[in-house]
Parts: sequence; C-alpha cells; structure tokens
Amino acid sequence: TRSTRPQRLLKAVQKHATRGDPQSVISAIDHFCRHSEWAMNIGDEKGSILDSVVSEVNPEKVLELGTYCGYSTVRIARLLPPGARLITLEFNADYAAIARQVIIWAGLEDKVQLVEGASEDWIPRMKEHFGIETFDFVFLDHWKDRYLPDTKLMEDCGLLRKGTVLLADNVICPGVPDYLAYVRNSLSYKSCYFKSHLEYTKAEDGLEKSVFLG
Ligand SMILES: O=C(NC/C=C/[C@H]1O[C@@H](n2ccc(=O)cc2)[C@H](O)[C@@H]1O)c1cc([N+](=O)[O-])cc(O)c1O
Ligand SMILES: [Mg+2]
Repeated sequence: TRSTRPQRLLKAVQKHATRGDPQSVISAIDHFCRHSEWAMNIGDEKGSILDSVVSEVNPEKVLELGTYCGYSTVRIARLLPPGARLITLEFNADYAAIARQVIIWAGLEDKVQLVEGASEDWIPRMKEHFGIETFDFVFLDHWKDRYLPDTKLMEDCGLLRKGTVLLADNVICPGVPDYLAYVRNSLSYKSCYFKSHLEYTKAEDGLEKSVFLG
C-alpha cells in the first residue's frame, strides 16, 4: 500500500541528511516540505523565532506538546545545554515511530524522551513518573483545542514556575482564539506576539510567547 507522508519525510531525511548533524536534518525536512510535500512542521521562518526564544531561555527542563515528525523536537534539542532534557508528547503511534527515527538520525536521542499518549493523561503524571518539579520552557503545537485546557492543567499540576516560558505555534493559522484571549488577559501571564508566516507559505501566522508570573 502507498506510504504515508511522514514515512516519505523520514526517507528524505535518511537520504539527504547526515547522521548526527541536526542542522542537516532540519534542512532536509524544510527542503522536502517546500519542494515535495507540505507538512505541518513549524518550518524555517517560525523555527528561527523558536530558536531565538529557546536560546534566550536556555532551559534545563522542556515540554513539547505535539511531536508529529520531530522537526521542532530536533530544533529545540540541538540548542539545549548538556544535561538538559526535553519531554515530547505524541498521541499518534505512527507519527511517534517516525519521530523517534528522525530524532535518532539527528543524534539527539540522549536529550529527548518521546512519550506516546494524550497530553491530558500525561501532564498530571509528570512529577511522579518523570521526576519533574517544574518546566522552564513549554512549546505548544498539538491539537489547537487543547492549548487552553492543557495550560490550565499545567497550572493546576504546579508544573509552571515564576518565569516559565510558554511558546505557542499557530496562534493565527489555524488559530487558537480561546488560548490567546486567556494568556493576553490573565494577570498571571506577560504575553507577546511574534508575527510570521504559516510554514512554507505566504499566509500570516505567528507565535505567542507567554511568561508565567506565578
Ligand atoms: O493542526 C495542526 N497541528 C495539530 C498537531 C497535532 C499533533 O499533536 C499530536 N498530539 C499530541 C498529544 C496530544 O495530546 C494530542 C495530539 C498529534 O498526534 C499530532 O502529531 C496544524 C495545522 C496547520 N495548518 O496549516 O493546518 C499548521 C500547523 O503548524 C499545525 O500545527
Ligand atoms: Mg504548528
């Protein structure tokens, strides 16, 4: 039967990228998505904004909601200091299998823990299962109707500390209006918008950076 798009994306990585070289994995995926098949990776333009925020925060403990094929996982993990850890949650087993291999091709498996399942099931288990006190940085890029409930769940589970940075993809396209209204109006967040474009297109999209104030 016909291969899936994530399978074809992985083949492009294994064909064009150098094992152990995260930048070549990023470039191979961006080339595939620009010239072969569009896929919902954050992409190179928004990815550069992600890079700058990660570098500024220099986090020890990172949570990513929505691994997909592991593109943003590789972008983030390649910038982490030695000993820092990224936990990434992926609901779809087929996507998770592809992402694991992309992460290994980039040589970043020691920094990344990919967990299969629903964010609402795993967020309450972060402390007892992974020994996490609080996260320094959270990247939201999963189902758009889960951004707000999962943010409230992270608050309730005590996973955010004064200064934790949340960075949310797609706040314009597809859009997350309820999440935006919450972080922009809540006294518990200092929020700002980074205008950009939907990955590999000219449509507007952007990232919202929200610092938890405790
Ligand atoms: O829909 C979008 N993203 C949804 C992503 C969902 C991912 O999060 C996982 N997940 C992981 C854990 C969960 O609990 C639930 C889902 C899903 O299994 C999937 O891998 C999207 C769409 C466009 N677009 O242009 O249409 C552009 C984008 O950048 C997007 O991110
Ligand atoms: Mg996205």
